[in-house]
Amino acid sequence: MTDPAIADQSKDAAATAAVRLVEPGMRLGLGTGSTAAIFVRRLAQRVKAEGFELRCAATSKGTAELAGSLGLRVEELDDIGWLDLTIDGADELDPDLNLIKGGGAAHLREKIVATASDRMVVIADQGKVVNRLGQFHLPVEVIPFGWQATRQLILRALERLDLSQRPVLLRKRDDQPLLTDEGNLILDLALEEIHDPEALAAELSAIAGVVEHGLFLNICQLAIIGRPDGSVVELAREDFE
Ligand SMILES: O=C[C@H](O)[C@H](O)[C@H](O)COP(=O)(O)O
Repeated sequence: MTDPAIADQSKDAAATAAVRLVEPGMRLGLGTGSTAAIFVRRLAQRVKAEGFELRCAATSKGTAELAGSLGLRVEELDDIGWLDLTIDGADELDPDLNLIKGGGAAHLREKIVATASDRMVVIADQGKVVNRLGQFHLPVEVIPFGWQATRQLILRALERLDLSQRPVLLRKRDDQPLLTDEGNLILDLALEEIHDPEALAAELSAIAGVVEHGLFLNICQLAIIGRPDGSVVELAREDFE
């Protein structure tokens, strides 16, 4: 079916392949972003055509609204309890299936949903695959209270890792600070190359004002990479069933 909202062939190929992983009755996590939105549209088409039941938890208000408007049953994660599968996009992924996420400022809820799932599958176009994470900026969600002190602590943590970039407060087009769905701020780190993602993740997580960073390490089990010709390539971890 032609849908004007699904214009990107690579993303659509990945999203369409991921829809085939969904089984009737599943408890499903829905990601955020343009690729996840295509997945939601393709999923809704399949559910409408086949008429089966699903229980969905969304990773953002935007995704919840889209899924609900397309007739999918969206519930609070706590009402569902645990999820069988989460399908989400990514900003970058490396050969070990470690990710940078949060380009749409949704990584906090995305990480909560992904880690409350038996399996997490990433869908992405091939431009997202990198040898080493870091070319895409790394978002760090911080509490508004004392955020400038938190920024200082992040800067010191980066210096300990020989990363000297200054965290930048993410702003909207009107120059006001962007607030996440949880009412927090985002500090963006333009790092270029992250040589030790585990060390960086540990440093960031140890700072009191940091709510969550966009490094998703050892969370994703399968990546479905879409190509412009409509084909897909799968990268799987050994523990993917
Ligand atoms: O916060 C946003 C999410 O992490 C997205 O999944 C990520 O930014 C990828 O989005 P897109 O599919 O639009 O590139």
